[in-house]
Amino acid sequence: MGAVERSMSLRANAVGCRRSGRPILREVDLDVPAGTRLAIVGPNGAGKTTLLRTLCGLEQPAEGRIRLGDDDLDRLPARRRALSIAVVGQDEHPSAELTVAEAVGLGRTPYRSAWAIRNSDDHAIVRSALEQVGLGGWEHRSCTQLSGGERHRVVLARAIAQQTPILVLDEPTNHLDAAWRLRLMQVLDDLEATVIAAMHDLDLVLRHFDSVAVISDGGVTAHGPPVEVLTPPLLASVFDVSGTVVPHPETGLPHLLLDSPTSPAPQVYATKENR
Ligand SMILES: Nc1ncnc2c1ncn2[C@@H]1O[C@H](COP(=O)(O)OP(=O)(O)OP(=O)(O)O)[C@@H](O)[C@H]1O
Repeated sequence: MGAVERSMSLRANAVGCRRSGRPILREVDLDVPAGTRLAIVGPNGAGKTTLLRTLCGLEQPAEGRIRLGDDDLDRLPARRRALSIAVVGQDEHPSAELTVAEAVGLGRTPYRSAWAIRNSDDHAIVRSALEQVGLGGWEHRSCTQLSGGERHRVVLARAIAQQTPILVLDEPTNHLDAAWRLRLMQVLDDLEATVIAAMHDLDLVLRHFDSVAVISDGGVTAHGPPVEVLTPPLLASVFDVSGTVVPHPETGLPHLLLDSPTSPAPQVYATKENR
């Protein structure tokens, strides 16, 4: 394995995930071939973030094995791990005291020796990552002067600048407007890296991911190509919505039409305990 690899496979074998000691997921098997895109979907609280954190080593698996290429994740030294996987959390913000260039430049940290300063390659990579997220020329702005969507694009640019063969993104379209949701998908389409992303927008999953893993009931309940997995019965049983996939009248590409929830929202009654 080396930093020059553009994409890398990730395999999870019988992985169990816990949060604060509590079991969340069991027997998770995933095979993400190098250079492909996997979407992790499921209702709120199903365990998508927990799974992503486990797959990138931020949480220890309770059981099972995770392999990046030919290596066991738990045996990779921290620097090799940072050269292999870039991670963007669900609500991550760049540090307020940094400029945009400094925040994105953090993605270059694993490439530097302890005392080295940033070189001209790093500057060019940071500039290019900022251009990919539409923030070209924003290098000297303070991160305090950004909107929520702009801050999110800075964090995505940091992950792009890290130039890792695997990108793990937790709800990458959060905070983005309609055009930037679509543009971000195009940016991910164009990367050679393997992409694993938790997604709530199932419509984008249909057209921009090679496969989808559905998390519910404490495990992976379906896994495969999005058009084969996101069927009306699955949408009803897992997501509690009635919906169907139709071809776009001009492009023929699949789009998801969501109609209505299949059951009313659960009522929360005031009790002595929650009043
Ligand atoms: N630090 C924690 N300690 C204990 N339990 C946690 C912790 N973080 C999350 N959980 C619980 O673990 C379960 C899975 O949470 P997780 O954040 O992985 O779900 P998710 O599928 O990403 O949800 P969402 O779509 O709402 O972001 C939930 O029941 C949640 O309440």
